[in-house]
Amino acid sequence: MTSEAPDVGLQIRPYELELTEPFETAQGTITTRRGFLVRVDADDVLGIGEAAPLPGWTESYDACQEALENAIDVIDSGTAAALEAVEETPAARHGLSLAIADRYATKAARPLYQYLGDGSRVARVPVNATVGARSLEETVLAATTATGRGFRCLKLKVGSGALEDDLERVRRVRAAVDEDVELRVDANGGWTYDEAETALETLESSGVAILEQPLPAGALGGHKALRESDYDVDIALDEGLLEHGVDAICDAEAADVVVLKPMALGGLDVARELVTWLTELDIDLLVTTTIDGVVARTAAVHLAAAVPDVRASGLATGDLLASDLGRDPVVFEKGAAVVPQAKGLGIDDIWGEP
Ligand SMILES: O=C(O)CCC(=O)C1=CC=C[C@@H](O)[C@@H]1C(=O)O
Ligand SMILES: [Mg+2]
Repeated sequence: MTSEAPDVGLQIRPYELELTEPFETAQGTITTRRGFLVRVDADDVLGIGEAAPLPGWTESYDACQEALENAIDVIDSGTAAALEAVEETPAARHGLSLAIADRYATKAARPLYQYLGDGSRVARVPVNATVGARSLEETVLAATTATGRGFRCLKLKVGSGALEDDLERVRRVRAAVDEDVELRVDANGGWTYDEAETALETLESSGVAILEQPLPAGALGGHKALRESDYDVDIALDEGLLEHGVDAICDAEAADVVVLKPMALGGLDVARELVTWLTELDIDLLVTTTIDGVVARTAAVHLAAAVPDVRASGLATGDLLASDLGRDPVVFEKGAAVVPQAKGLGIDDIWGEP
């Protein structure tokens, strides 16, 4: 007996979401997120994905749209052909592969993270609160508001203003929150080697656990040298992973921690492969978003739930948006995201009536 592949429907719907206020980083300011919801259906089972291009991190909005439209043109030949059409465009590939995976996990009546991981149950993943590059007073207020809401890990954006101002922000936040609150900073490549080395002294004395992407993405040797300096602060690579890939980072011994943004890497499946590899190499991992709508954020929560011993992850970015694509199935409690246990992503009613 031969089994025929079911007919698959593929649709996209554009969206635009404003941030509550501009999110300033050393790589630019984000005010709006534009992207596409992606819907696949076959045999009466739906899957939802989100393609959220962010210039500088992924293809442009127009390139993402074109790739998704190409995928629609070939969907009658099957999902493999559609995935091939988005191969070169990571945000589009993330959206389409997520919709396919959500449908598959929904059909199997399993939460998406179990389908990505070893199948065991994971209740929560630790998260960080994210504080943009703001004034001293606003930074301290955002930090204490976050800890008041239960966050036990804070990530501050640095690198867009004067170094001394950033270091003062770090010192003041350290003084304002409990000793056991983990602090991190993310410079988005905004520091020179000398600035980063100078910063490490204050960061260490303020108990900062992770310095993310201090130097430009290309500077693998510089990151290695920072790791070898005598400071007890982990060096994480984010943009560096996207530019060089895992092999080069490992060969250069450039990172203690690697940041996975599934929407910039081309999808949960691509990120999941990196997890296996990096875990074998004993490199720590955390998962973040590019400040996306609820579909991509929830997908990142499922990915984090499939990462063994994942470090606190940048998944609590929904509050940075003024509105969302639908109801958020993820609750944050005591510094952790409660992982949805419903089938698939655990997101219902987002597309509305067909
Ligand atoms: O990791 C987090 O805490 C949240 C996401 C985040 O910081 C980012 C989202 C989008 C663009 C980037 O500047 C930034 C990052 O570099 O990690
Ligand atoms: Mg980063």
